[in-house]
Amino acid sequence: MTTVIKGGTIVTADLTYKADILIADGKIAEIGPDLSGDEVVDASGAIVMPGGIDPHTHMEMPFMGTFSSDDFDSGTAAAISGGTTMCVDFCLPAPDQRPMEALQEWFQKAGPARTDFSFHMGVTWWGKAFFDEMPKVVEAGVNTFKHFMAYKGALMVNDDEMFASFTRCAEIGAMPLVHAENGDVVAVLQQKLLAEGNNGPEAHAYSRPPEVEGEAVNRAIMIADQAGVPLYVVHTSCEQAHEAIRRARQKGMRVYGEPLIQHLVLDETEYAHPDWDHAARRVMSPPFRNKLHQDSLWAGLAAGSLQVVATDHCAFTTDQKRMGVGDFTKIPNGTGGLEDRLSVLWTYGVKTGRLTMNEFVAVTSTNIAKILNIYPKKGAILPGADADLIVFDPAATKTISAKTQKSAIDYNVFEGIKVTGVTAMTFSRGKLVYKDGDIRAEKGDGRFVERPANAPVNTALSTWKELTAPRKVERTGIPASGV
Ligand SMILES: NC(=O)NCCC(=O)O
Ligand SMILES: [Zn+2]
Ligand SMILES: [Zn+2]
Repeated sequence: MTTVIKGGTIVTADLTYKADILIADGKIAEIGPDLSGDEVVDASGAIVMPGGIDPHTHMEMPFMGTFSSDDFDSGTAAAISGGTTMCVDFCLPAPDQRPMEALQEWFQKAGPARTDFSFHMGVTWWGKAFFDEMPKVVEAGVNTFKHFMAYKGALMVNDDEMFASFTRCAEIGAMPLVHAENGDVVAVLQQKLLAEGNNGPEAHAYSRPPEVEGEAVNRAIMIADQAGVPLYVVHTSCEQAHEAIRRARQKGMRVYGEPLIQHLVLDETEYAHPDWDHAARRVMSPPFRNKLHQDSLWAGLAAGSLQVVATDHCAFTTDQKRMGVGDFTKIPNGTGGLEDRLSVLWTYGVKTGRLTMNEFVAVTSTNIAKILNIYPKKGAILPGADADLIVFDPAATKTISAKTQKSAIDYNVFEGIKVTGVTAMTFSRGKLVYKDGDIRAEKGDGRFVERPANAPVNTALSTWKELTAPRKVERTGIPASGV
């Protein structure tokens, strides 16, 4: 059976044009005028774009004494209703657990996924066994390794471990990711704030100032450069971090930055809210920043010094957040956003002129697919690509509300925001999985997407590093030792 999406305006990362799209066997078969198929989908007046890819989600994440409340069922239902057709989640081995064993666990968790999915492997501990298994992880289709420079005493890794792991990534053609905050300084600031009686959710933000993030990004960039490997900085939230990435890129270093939709739109005043629950629901790391930092992130997306907009979707209920009443360090860190990323970015980005439509597609899909080495299977409207497509109504409006969301939690950090630009239909590998509020994907429809190692950027960087590596100067007539 074939499907044709007719009459829409196709928007990709580099082109805007009117054409029909013929889908056969889950892939784009043809793009052109006046195509016909067994089934016809009317997209007139709408925009047809590549489905969103969220490179940063945490479904059912074991964290801070609990688990994030969206699992792969509710989380991916939220994703497709907002036009996201692929989620990249984090496999997090328990202390001393073999990465391959953890990967099997995460495959089990992802069983009910309704979108395609992939994993980053968390380097949650370090040792020979981890080092030895990294090539197996890559063979299994996972080409990225995440390092937490924060969460001291839990997920945090130290510089020597990071350098060893980054060097291993370079050898096996993988890419390290970093959560960049100076975990040692955060831990001390937390204790100082608590000792001074500062125990509310606002103290979470005081304990993680932008300087703490900027320092860690600079450090990670230096370590990646010495290891000769590209680097991806997750949830880049402030000018200090962006500045480090921008500077590195201008020096030719292969560094990518990922702002979150939450940081682009919500600011630090949320933590001053008189309602404890309101503030605690917005506790995440790094915390929301001020307007100047937001301007920096938007500018980075327009300038190309930041490449990706993600969500870090890690949803905790109000009850879970209340684990931190009286001690902000116990509030589970994380916010939702998966369902709303595209509409909120369209509203605050495209509608305001901060982003073109093509830049919107680049930062929500195409750039991500390229960086993660799955382009043009994903992130493209090209013959042969997976038919992961959205029919997006740029004129439709919606007021975001927890009452109508698919996510399992009881609130939404974007509550009450009126968005313009709404996903009307979502196709996953050619199947209509969402239409006008209705989820049509079955549990388990999602497939694992293998991401091969040795992306072009890895190859280019290792070639350059080899060419410019220190070399012994061969000399004749070396004088005798002076001793
Ligand atoms: N970001 C956050 O606060 N929670 C999710 C885990 C992480 O990415 O650090
Ligand atoms: Zn993080
Ligand atoms: Zn995260």
